[in-house]
Amino acid sequence: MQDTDRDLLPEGLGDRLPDQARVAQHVRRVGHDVLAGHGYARVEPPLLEFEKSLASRMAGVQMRRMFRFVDPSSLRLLALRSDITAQVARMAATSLSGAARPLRLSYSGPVTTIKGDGLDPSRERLQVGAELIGTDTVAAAAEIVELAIEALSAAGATGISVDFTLPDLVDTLSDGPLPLAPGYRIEQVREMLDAKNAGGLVDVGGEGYLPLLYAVGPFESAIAQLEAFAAQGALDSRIAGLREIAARIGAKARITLDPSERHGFEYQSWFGFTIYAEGISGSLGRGGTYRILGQAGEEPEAATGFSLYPDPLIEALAVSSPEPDKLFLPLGHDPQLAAQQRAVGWITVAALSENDDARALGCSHRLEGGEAVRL
Ligand SMILES: N[C@@H](Cc1c[nH]c[nH+]1)C(=O)O
Repeated sequence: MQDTDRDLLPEGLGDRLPDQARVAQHVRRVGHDVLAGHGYARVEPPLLEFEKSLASRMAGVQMRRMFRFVDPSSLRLLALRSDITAQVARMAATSLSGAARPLRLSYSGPVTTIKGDGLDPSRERLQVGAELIGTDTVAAAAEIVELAIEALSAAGATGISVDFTLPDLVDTLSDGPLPLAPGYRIEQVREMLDAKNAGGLVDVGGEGYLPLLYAVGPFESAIAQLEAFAAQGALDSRIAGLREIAARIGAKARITLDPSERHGFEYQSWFGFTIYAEGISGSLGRGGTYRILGQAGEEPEAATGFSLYPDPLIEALAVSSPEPDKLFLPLGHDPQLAAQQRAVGWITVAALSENDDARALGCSHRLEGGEAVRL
């Protein structure tokens, strides 16, 4: 019987071929250059760790999205990381608990989930991000949003837009000025807000929340709507915070507001954002403020951060960016001359036999008498 499955990859997993791998490496490198330039020190957590440590640092992390299995060696449950932020939080709370705050850390690497997200079937994605630990102020949030924009534009994204949200908005309102009548559940109100279902919202007792459905769209008009709705003051500091962050971003990105958007915000607190670029369908990243839980009895630590998921950008750039020039080194070339060419930036491809064809091997130039001559 023929084994037709032998070389298939599981659904949602794929190879990066040379063009994609080259662009992915570039995106990762320029991303890290930007983050390092702003004082974010790179850390490299492992691909997998004990399930418990990935799940226990932030309220809301969903274990059921992660690949999990028993470690044959410790017989304990391990999980493949689905979000490096949780690992950075663990480091901040343990090995780096004594480091000065605010602590600026950056990271990148693959993350996996059992199921793709919405329309995107991928189960492995590159994550590149930064966490600012010890603070979740407006100043911290503004630094993080600006950094996400800068890293993404350095990577080659254009026409960047940022959608702000207030992840804990419904909790704040239901605990304060907009309590639900007995018999109604806040979870249902959230679901109707997610579905942007006005009729449903009224049916589940969330009539008071209706204005949130309309405080959506370009930042200035949407925030004015939110302001009008929140006249009783419960949202004053949040609204002022959003305005300040928007002012810091200025013309660097188009800003929109969707105050009750929750998709993908598992653990973010008062502030969240999603980032997009022109010509790329779906979002390229997300971030916001959150709390890192410590040992029992310890106060949680405030933090702010972002994660980019640049795969769709990598795909687009791989199609449009030309291969770099390459210098063919014919048989019998002087290795010293070749080394000099590499030292000034050339990529060289050395012939191994008379049959090697410079053009077919993607070379643009050929080394002749110490000179790079265009083919
Ligand atoms: N890790 C989060 C984004 C984030 C980073 N820091 C805070 N929030 C995500 O991927 O959705």
